[in-house]
Amino acid sequence: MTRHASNSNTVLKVQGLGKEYKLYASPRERLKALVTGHARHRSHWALRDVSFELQRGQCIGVIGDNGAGKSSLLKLLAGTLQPSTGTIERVGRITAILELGAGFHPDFSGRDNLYFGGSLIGIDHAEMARLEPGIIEFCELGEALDRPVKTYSSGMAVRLAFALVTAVQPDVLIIDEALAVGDQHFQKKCVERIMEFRSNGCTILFCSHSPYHIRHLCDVALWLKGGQVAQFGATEPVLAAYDHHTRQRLADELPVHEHYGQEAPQPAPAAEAPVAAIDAGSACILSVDVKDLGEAQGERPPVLHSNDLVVTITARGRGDERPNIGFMIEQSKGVGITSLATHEDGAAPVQLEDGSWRSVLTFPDLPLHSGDYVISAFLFDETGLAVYDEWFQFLHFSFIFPKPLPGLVRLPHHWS
Ligand SMILES: Nc1ncnc2c1ncn2[C@@H]1O[C@H](COP(=O)(O)OP(=O)(O)OP(=O)(O)O)[C@@H](O)[C@H]1O
Repeated sequence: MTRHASNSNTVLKVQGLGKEYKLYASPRERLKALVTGHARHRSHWALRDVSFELQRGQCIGVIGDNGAGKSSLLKLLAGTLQPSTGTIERVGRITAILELGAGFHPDFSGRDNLYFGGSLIGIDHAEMARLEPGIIEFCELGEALDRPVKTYSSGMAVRLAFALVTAVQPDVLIIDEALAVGDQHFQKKCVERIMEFRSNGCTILFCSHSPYHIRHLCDVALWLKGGQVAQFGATEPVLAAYDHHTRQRLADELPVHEHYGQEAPQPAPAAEAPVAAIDAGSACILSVDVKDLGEAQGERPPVLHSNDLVVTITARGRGDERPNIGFMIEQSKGVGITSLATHEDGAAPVQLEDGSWRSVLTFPDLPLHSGDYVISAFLFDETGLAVYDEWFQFLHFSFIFPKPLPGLVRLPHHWS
């Protein structure tokens, strides 16, 4: 049931929302149920008793494990699914960026699809004629706009869809993982448009597997667990609780000896060539050098011959923009130790004479115990919201601490 929210500042009020999916043993069973009216199904509640309220201008991040009910919630709020129980009260225009491009007609041209798709989201012919130049400029499809959409790559369809659904600023914008689509140039444009809506007071609901994006975009977060609200409130405490839950779940999946950094000796993985998801000519990581690694002696994995870990990361940026650089270190088997980024630390890469960017990250007196470690490097845009490039787990190394003690790190401490 959909009503209009009463309080002038409340744009969305969800009460006791539930969604039941009926699961049939076969399509035949489903048909039989439709014809005979007998409920021959198993019932699966994807959401149960979900309640929360959003104020104008708030940005909410929805997090949760796979299958927790995030997409179902977003579809209910967007009105593309009907609730089984509960109410949704909303104010003004709601735009949803879900399954981008799914609603296009494959035989129509991109331009015709703007009018066709626009009519589905409440933009009439006259308004679309006014909006068309802006949409065309944003999606940068050029002549392809007059070709049938079935000839488009998925990236092109996504560009058209995003440009269309965000052509008019809504009161509430619902986004399902949309920041993960498209090439880096377009990703950046999407982030900028979303941020612009946000600063104009648009309420944003944003579903993501990335706590990173949620932390940077959202004032409040909703953690869904098994279809129910596990926590709702200020972003940081909710993310912290979710992080704790995720770590516990991962720890439960790992054999006991790995909890303590004492894994059995493994054949050392060779340092892999970086896999960079980038377009030629665009921003990318150029090199990552670790000082005093014993690669020359043929050690596998190379051993760090220093008490300090000093990493130099060099990257190519985009245009005049000052990018940000990130770094992560984990135990070889993927137990995270720390992750950092220049923008998180109020630092910035330095520009070199040839226009590239460089950061040198130093961990003095590396406080780790002996073990095998793996590092990753990241390149972000100026805001830290778009990821331009990543060299994920690309370099393994061993570190030998002279005093063999159990545990993972040496924490700063004192005795009294
Ligand atoms: N059309 C459907 N019919 C039956 N069950 C469904 C349907 N859509 C989703 N489900 C089930 O409902 C639960 C919630 O699914 P949903 O897609 O909302 O979760 P999610 O949190 O978005 O997951 P993910 O992060 O993997 O996308 C899951 O158990 C899923 O299998």
